[in-house]
Amino acid sequence: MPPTNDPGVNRPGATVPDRIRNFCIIAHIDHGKSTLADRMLQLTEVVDARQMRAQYLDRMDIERERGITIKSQAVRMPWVVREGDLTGEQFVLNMIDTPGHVDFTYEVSRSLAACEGAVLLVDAAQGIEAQTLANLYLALENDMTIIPVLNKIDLPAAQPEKYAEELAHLIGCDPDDCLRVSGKTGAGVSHLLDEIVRQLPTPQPGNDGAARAMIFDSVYDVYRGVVTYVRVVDGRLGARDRIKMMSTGAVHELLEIGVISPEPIKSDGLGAGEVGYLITGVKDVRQSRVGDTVTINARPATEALGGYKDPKPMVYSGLYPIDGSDYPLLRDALDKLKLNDAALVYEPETSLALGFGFRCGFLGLLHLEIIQERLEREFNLDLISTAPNVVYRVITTDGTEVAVTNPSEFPDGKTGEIFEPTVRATVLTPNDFVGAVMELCQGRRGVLLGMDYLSADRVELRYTLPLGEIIYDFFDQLKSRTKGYASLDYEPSGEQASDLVKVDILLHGEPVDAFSSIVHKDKAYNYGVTIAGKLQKLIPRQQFEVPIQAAIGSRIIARETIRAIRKDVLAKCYGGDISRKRKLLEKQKEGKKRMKMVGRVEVPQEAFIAALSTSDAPAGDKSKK
Ligand SMILES: Nc1nc2c(ncn2[C@@H]2O[C@H](COP(=O)(O)OP(=O)(O)OP(=O)(O)O)[C@@H](O)[C@H]2O)c(=O)[nH]1
Repeated sequence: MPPTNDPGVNRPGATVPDRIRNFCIIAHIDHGKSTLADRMLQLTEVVDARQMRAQYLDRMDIERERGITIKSQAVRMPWVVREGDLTGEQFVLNMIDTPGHVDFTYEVSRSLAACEGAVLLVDAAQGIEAQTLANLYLALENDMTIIPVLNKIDLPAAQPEKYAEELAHLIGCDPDDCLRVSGKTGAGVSHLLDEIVRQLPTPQPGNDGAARAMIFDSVYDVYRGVVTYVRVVDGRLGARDRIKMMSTGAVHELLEIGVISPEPIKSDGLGAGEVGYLITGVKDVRQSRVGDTVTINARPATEALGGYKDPKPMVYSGLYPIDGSDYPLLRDALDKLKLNDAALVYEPETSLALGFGFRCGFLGLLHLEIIQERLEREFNLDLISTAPNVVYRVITTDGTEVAVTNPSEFPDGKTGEIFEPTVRATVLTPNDFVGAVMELCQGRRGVLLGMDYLSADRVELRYTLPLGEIIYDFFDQLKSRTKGYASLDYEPSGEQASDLVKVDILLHGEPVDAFSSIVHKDKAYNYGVTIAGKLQKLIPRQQFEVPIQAAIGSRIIARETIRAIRKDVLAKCYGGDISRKRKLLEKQKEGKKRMKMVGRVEVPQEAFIAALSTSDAPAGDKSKK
């Protein structure tokens, strides 16, 4: 134990709990969390100006390129209070950066469980948005102390007074209690750090001293194996302890323990209230499960920590290697990604059209795109993903119950009742677009639950919607109909019985299981016509004529035809420049690599997702959501 007059602020593992403040920053997407986190790293001198780069904590390339935070990160920052009664006192601030996109709410919920308080960040030029509310509710459910903060006050369009009123009204505080900062210029950030020390409760370890730490993140590192991020709640984990995972009872040797500041710093342990990492040499990703409780084998705690919400996949899609021999590589890659991602689930499946692959469960479409991109980029795999779908519960005519995660498993002709998952969606929109939003939601079989004015020009609409209706392009449609002003958040809200049918797509007379889709009966005809039309544009001409048909059971509901002839890429290339011709031919060859033979027909990768998104925009649109 450290001496009581030494708070151990500079000695990770020996810091007394009342010198520790654990917080996270929660906000709507783009309201500036990562930028604010950067300023905090600089002000606390954890990163010096020379090393500083934008969005320091977003380590993955894909995060930087898309400008979004996918994984939470925890950083330890020493802070000496600059103003007020505690001036000159030293503290340790553990900051956990959280992602903001709807798909990643589970990451937020995990991070929250590791903190006592949250900085609720609101863009002073935008005001409260749907995820501001969703995150706030999550934080309140966790009994966290909230510090309301308006960000981007440097912007000419900022209206801090107006939005302070809104924010104060929402959380029931005084508008003057809302702090004002600019993550960009750094204005107000030092005051915010002081207020974090002042307002947030200190960690409260239990009395009996048995060690308990919650795993809130787990990453696979090629060189070090599994790196597990924990928040120690009670007791202490020592560097020489053997630790035990409470859910499985598995015991591991600790190879290393320490804190991140912002690079890993080894320590001789982690005390109550501290946040840090463990390395155990575990290679199997499933042995270090997020949400699990770590204790010491020699003196184990009797009860695991609760309060963790297991992420549940909402959207399923098949992933297939374009080259069938890559199948084992794909399996290994999924095993590795699974460690980073408690929400990713997968099981092997076979498709007549695509061969061996995996049916994977994701939190949402962005999550799917990110996993697919990581598989391709980090593991060098060429993949085809089938159209995403939700899970249906089907009661067949003989009374058995089937969970359909793949439309091709839909028990055609034997269905009794069919249930589809629904969500409770909250849309925040300026007054002018209420009509457009309602039209969109009704078109997607939405049922209006209620409508409230948050202020004179901002409306909150609450709908129950079938999840299957919003997974493709709902968000894009919402944005385009409201000029980008509306925001959306949703949470699962059970299921409903619906009149659903399976629409099959036949290429050259053969059904392509990867294109099958389950849709509402009233929409089946339109759906069939649209898909057939889209595939006709997406699939290049072949050496022979290819009919595309949409069918419900044996009934054909739509037909298009792709005329024969190879596309002549040289048609427009007059004259004799051979190098240009070669380039064009090579480009065509390149394109062919991304094709999949389906029966006798070559189908490009894009067709598998793009055809099934109901908008005209490609579903693989990589734009930020
Ligand atoms: N003018 C101004 N711009 C800011 C400020 N803070 C952030 N921005 C800009 O706002 C945009 C979003 O900032 P981020 O820090 O990436 O937002 P985020 O909330 O972390 O976004 P996600 O990680 O995707 O959830 C970036 O273009 C920033 O440059 C600020 O205080 N003033």
